[in-house]
Amino acid sequence: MNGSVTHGPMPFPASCAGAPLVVFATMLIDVVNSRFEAEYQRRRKEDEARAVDEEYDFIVVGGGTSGCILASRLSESTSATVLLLERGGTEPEEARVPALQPYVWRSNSVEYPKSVSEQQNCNGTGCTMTVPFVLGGGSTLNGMMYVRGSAVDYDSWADAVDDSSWNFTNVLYYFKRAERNLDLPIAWDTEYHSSSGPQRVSWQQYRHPVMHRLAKAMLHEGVPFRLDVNSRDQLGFTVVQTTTDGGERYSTYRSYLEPARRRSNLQVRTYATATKIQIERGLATGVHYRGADGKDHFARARKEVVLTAGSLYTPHLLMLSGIGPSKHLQEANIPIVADLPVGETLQDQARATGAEYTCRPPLCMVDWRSSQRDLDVYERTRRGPLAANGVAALTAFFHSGKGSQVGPPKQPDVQLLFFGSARGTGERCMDGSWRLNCVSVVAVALHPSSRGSVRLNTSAPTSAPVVRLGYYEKASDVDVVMEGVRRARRLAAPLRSLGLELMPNDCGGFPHDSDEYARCLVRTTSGATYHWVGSCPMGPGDKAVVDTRLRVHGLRHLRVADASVMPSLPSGNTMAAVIMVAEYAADLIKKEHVISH
Ligand SMILES: Cc1cc2nc3c(=O)[nH]c(=O)nc-3n(C[C@H](O)[C@H](O)[C@H](O)COP(=O)(O)OP(=O)(O)OC[C@H]3O[C@@H](n4cnc5c(N)ncnc54)[C@H](O)[C@@H]3O)c2cc1C
Repeated sequence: MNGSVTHGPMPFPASCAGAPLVVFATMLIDVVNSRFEAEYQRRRKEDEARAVDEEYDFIVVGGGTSGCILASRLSESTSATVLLLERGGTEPEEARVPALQPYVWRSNSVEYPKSVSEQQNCNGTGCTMTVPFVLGGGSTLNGMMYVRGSAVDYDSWADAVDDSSWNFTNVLYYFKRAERNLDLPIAWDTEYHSSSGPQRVSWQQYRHPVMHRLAKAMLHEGVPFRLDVNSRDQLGFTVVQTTTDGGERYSTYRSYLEPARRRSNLQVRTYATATKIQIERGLATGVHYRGADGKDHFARARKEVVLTAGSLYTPHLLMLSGIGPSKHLQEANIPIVADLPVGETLQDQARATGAEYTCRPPLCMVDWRSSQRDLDVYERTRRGPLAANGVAALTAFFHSGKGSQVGPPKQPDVQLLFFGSARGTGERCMDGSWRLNCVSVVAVALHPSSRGSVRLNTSAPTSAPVVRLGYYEKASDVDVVMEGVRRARRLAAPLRSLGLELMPNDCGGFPHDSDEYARCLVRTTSGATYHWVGSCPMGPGDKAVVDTRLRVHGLRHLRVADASVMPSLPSGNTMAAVIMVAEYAADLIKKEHVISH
């Protein structure tokens, strides 16, 4: 590598060397990284050749889930010029194969910083965070689960920010505007769904046979089946729709930005890292960024700068630009432009692995010959195990009634996620393999009360932000996840009769039906969920960073339009809500600047 990336790929454990799947994955990662390298070298030459500062109507910073939508929507009218700055490269083709997600994660499309170590989570060592570094952002790398959350979530947003335009009835318009729902049994319900938006949403065609056993076990335990968790009711288990079509992933890059890239009024600049927003007399006038040539460049914004660098990097960039808590900025020697609570209320959903179940042949085959056959089937037909991400489309939502944030009975507060892996002789070489013989059931607290933070490293502010995730700081969040852990373990008896065995885990030596045991599992198996939101929340008060039209308080021509503006977490995975926020933000900006739709 010739300095193109700020981080190296994630290696496999040395003990896995030589395993055929690991050899295959290593080659795949090399292919992805060499394509990034070629793009970087092209970009470097372009940057070196560009001497003058540029000027656009809009500059969108961060080409992730939200940024791709904003850049595409704002450039729909030829009367507006748009520059999109993204620090990573273009979405690799391999990311479009659903089952290759865990391998693409190990390429240079992701960085893996550690959060601040906290005694109560991630075994006190700091959590490893998977942070997107590629056009498409999370939507290019994530589990593709399309979950909107419940109506109550958005009605509570509207109450909290005192603006009814964010209630469910109103935001449903934007959920629908984005959606191209491809499954008739769901799409027919046009009150909740649409088939004409850019974002493809569908069921994965391949379902691992283990999913049927897990579903049977949940029915046995009285958990109702819910066909569509994105309409009236969310409680129960489901096979969730994903951002896929025809066996391939559709990120927001592919759905929105790629078709727009040929527009002459849109510039997409990869390997361009924004370093500071230029503010002149309270007005955002442009963005300083480091190009692929390693030099500083400046682009002027005639109308607006829109930040979509995600919940960790949007607050980082604001603080580098002098917008943040004044005391903290002083510590970092950064001149204060606006004293705002940037980065103070980071939220993520605490999780813990409640149970792991093993599955034997012939139901679960993890041999390399079968895997090769799958590759061949996928190559020819876009079907088979590679067209799905294991068993992850199966999920369940519960209302535990525990914890301090007890919402109305219709609002879930616990989600169960199911992840497959292939285990060899006790070694976890192939987590996330498309062939699996182990299923982990992960319990997630959807509405935790604990909060984290994003801060500058005061001795080296331009280096990576200091992230404290805060999971389990409030004891009530432990109670909620413990309830999820119990539900994950209740599946043991019905699953045994269906051929799946609970893996032994003598956590702390406590009796397995005791609270101490569930608490021990929570303590020892927690990890990051990557659903971080709320680091620049919207609202009218002094706890908010942006107003309900997403404009940074006290400044002009500066907006935030990504996961960081959410006042609270939705009841589920966060991508669908980010897509909705981006669609709404595009409308707000177009209306304010009188740009045609
Ligand atoms: C591993 C993983 C799995 C997930 N699984 C799911 C799932 O199955 N379903 C679901 O609903 N949600 C899931 N999520 C969450 C979802 O992907 C995120 O909520 C969503 O992507 C956030 O969108 P965003 O636009 O706010 O930020 P991102 O998508 O993270 O985009 C931020 C972008 O900004 C760029 N950037 C950052 N700093 C700068 C800078 N200074 N200059 C230029 N560019 C910059 C980054 O490279 C990135 O491309 C997952 C997330 C992860 C990480």
